[in-house]
Amino acid sequence: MPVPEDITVDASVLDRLFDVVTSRRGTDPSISHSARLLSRGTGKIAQKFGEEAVECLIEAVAGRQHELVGESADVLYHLIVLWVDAGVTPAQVWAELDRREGTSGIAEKASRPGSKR
Ligand SMILES: N=c1c2ncn([C@@H]3O[C@H](COP(=O)(O)OP(=O)(O)OP(=O)(O)O)[C@@H](O)[C@H]3O)c2ncn1[C@@H]1O[C@H](COP(=O)(O)O)[C@@H](O)[C@H]1O
Repeated sequence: MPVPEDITVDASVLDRLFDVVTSRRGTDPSISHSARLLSRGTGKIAQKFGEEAVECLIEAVAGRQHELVGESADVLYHLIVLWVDAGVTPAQVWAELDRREGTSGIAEKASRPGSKR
């Protein structure tokens, strides 16, 4: 499912989503899904994230690209709820990705103590 050419979107939507979910903390669970999920605790939030991740990989394995896009959005939303619950900010994750940028996963694994390469 290609992004329509007249729509400009980028990953800043994740920062905005994080702010919205953070603002939902402690609000009325009957009008906010995020508030409802956050009120149910870490175990339920983690379970929902796991379920969404499984649904995502099912679509990937089945080769259903359109459904994979939707499930990927679900995974990212539920990951953000997980971060809000855990007190992790997107900036921390972006910084970790930035730190890793340019380091091959193969080279990083080989550099671990005890690696047999
Ligand atoms: N991106 C999402 C998003 N993705 C998925 N969902 C909701 O996640 C829910 C998943 O449904 P499920 O039946 O799997 O889960 P469940 O209702 O917890 O059911 P159980 O597993 O507990 O039985 C649905 O209600 C979806 O609408 C989302 N809800 C909200 N957002 C974003 O979060 C913002 C704030 O939403 P509220 O907190 O609801 O105001 C919204 O403006 C959106 O930008």
